[in-house]
Amino acid sequence: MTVQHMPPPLTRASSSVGTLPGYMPGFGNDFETEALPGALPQGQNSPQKCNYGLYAEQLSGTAFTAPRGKNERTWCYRIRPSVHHTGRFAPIDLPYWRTAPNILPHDPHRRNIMSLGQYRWDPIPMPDSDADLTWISGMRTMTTAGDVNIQVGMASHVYLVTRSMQDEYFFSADSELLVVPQEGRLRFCTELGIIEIEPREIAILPRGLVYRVEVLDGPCRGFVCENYGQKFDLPHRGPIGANCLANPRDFKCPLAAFEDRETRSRVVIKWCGQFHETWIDHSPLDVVAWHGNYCPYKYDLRTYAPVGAVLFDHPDPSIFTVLTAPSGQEGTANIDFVLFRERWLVAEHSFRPPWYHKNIMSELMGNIYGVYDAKPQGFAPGGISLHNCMLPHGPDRDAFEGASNAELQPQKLDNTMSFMFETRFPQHLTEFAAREAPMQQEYIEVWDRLEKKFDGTPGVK
Ligand SMILES: O=C(O)Cc1cc(O)ccc1O
Ligand SMILES: [Fe+2]
Repeated sequence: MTVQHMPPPLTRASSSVGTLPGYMPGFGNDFETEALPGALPQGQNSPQKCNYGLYAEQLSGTAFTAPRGKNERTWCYRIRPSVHHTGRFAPIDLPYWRTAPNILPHDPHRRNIMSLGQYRWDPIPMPDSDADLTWISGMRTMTTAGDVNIQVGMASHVYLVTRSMQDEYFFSADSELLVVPQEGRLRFCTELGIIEIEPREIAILPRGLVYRVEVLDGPCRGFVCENYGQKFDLPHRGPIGANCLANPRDFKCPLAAFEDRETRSRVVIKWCGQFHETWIDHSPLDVVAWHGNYCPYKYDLRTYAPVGAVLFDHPDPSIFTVLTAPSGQEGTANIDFVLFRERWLVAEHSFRPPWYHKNIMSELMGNIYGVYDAKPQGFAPGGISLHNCMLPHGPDRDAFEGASNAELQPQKLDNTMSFMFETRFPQHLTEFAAREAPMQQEYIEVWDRLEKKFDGTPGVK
């Protein structure tokens, strides 16, 4: 067998909008794209014989009977049907990629190790460039919530990737993946086309989609939110109206691209938290044309138009929601993906940073770059914090004193991009998060120096 180090480029659809890889704009549109002319049937989904000898296959992302507007499926016209892209599955072990339920035993005798608390981690160190870490072996789960078996909840991960997958492919039957790069550039060669992302962009990879991940510029580090539940959607804007926040046209889905490559290849599947491998003799990225609304996409976080306080007070952070994955209970997300980016602060006679609070939802935050206003120190780019269900948190002492005494001029909050994965389910630490990742043991001391100012006498202190 010859080992191919650099797979030949995928054959791509011609792009009318710019240079390759090409994308189509829109969120949840009914897209259509073909990498060879005439590969896409017109007027029907399942012709008796497809052009080019292709097989027609449907990929269903929602139940067949999901209501119109929520129903998602894509028709693929491919060299071989997917049944040829898996063989017999054999279980494999990926101890760092955990799945809910994954609840560490409660051990009251080992205080300081797993005691309940507000947590923060320094950035997980970047891997050496000679470390052998792929998208699969480099995934490090920090938290899990809910239960994959009932398609409820989520997991948060940090990925460390140094090496492209070669003749190796992956798909998750468990989840949709939201990818938030923090260092390095990645290319996702998927069944439905190619997506390249770098820090300040995100990608969404739907459940069931087969792909290979290549390093464009490494080593790479970033965050992943694994969504076991209903797909991410755009939030309703309510009284905000028809514009701002994330606008649909800024989402980009790839043009069709395929490989006709006969090499021995490994396909890894994640299924109910188990990993299995299977071996095939060709590339599974063989979709020549497709149409539908179930597809991967990317989004540039710099196109997010934040809306906020223009006179006084601090709205709830839900005002910064980019994407929301509903849970079935109205207004109560399985996951909200929330973005804290550059913006103007103009509120009068107001405390401008996040207020102190306790929240029924569980908040995992990551810093992409810069400084987060509630935590001027200690929450570094690449760092993570976790404020779980009903655990109190808020600005550290310096942020509180600074913001309480600041002269309230219009102020540009610059050089800042952090995000939150907020879920209605409590997030449980993995062994890795509790024992291997660089947890800041002193984190809760950031609130120690907050003074009691109350002395029973009226007036502003
Ligand atoms: O905890 C955090 O820093 C996130 C957050 C930000 C904000 O502006 C209001 C509430 C909130 O939870
Ligand atoms: Fe919070």
